[in-house]
Amino acid sequence: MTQTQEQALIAVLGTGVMGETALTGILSAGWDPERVVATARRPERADELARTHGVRTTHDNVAAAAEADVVILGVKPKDIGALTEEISSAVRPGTLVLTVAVGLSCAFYEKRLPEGTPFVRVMPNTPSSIGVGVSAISPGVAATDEHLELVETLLASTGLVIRIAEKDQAAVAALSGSGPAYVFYVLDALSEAGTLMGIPRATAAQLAAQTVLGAATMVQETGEHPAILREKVSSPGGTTIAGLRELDRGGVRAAFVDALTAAKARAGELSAELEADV
Ligand SMILES: NC(=O)C1=CN([C@@H]2O[C@H](COP(=O)(O)OP(=O)(O)OC[C@H]3O[C@@H](n4cnc5c(N)ncnc54)[C@H](OP(=O)(O)O)[C@@H]3O)[C@@H](O)[C@H]2O)C=CC1
Ligand SMILES: O=C(O)[C@@H]1CCC=N1
Repeated sequence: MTQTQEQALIAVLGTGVMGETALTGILSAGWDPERVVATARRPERADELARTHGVRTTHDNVAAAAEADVVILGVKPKDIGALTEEISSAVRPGTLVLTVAVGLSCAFYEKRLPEGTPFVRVMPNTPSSIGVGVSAISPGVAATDEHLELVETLLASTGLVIRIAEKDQAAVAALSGSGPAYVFYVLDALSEAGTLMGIPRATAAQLAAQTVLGAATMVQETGEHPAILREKVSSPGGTTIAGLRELDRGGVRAAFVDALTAAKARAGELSAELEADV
């Protein structure tokens, strides 16, 4: 972290699930809590954030944006337009603005922020809150390599940070942004199947979670394609191949493709609904 970065004042505007995840990551990266301000609409939420993280809190988005060197927009897509317009006149030249919202383009924000404002889109996921997430970042027109490096530094302790082209943001949101929900769905199904077969409920959940963790770790550590690793589990004439046949019969692979396609399409719909006038 450079001296300038250490001194940067960061404002998280709208500190819900993802705003708090960003906040946690920034503090784990070593930021001084006194250099971080979080906004919340409800006083009890502000108190909770102050108590948990030791940061300053306020309900005043404009005041927080005015003093910040980095502004992180953490609200839902439907609230982004109003929030961006609310803070626009308070954003100082050179302030880096980030969003974690799905769907909306850099151009949408750039139109509402002062001309030349460096802007970066970030698509994180919930495992970022425990340091094993992945965030995909894409720069707007005025964001430089230095801005992207600052974002990488800010998010370093939330997990992997990768740079992607903005055109891929919706697909990435469908894969890694929503992905934890699909994996939780699979874990729930595996646990339920184990329970049905008589394994104690807690043990079934533990077996399922450790199996998913182990399989994902194997992909990362061996660098092998999941299809190859899947084959290595599937002995000819054995038990696994009998199970996989049922997944194919149930159309599970196609259902995953459909799920991601639907999630990506929904990002497109949100963009069309909210960006009608850009
Ligand atoms: N959840 C996820 O897995 C992911 C979410 N995202 C994106 O993150 C963004 C936030 O989602 P998420 O964290 O799940 O949603 P949350 O509802 O948890 O967080 C949004 C927060 O913004 C607050 N808020 C709304 N308007 C204002 C305002 N004007 N001033 C101050 N605070 C405000 C809400 O307050 P209140 O509590 O009072 O309603 C709430 O705490 C979305 O744009 C989403 O697309 C991206 C990747 C993954
Ligand atoms: O469901 C959503 O809209 C958000 C975006 C990606 C994950 N959650």
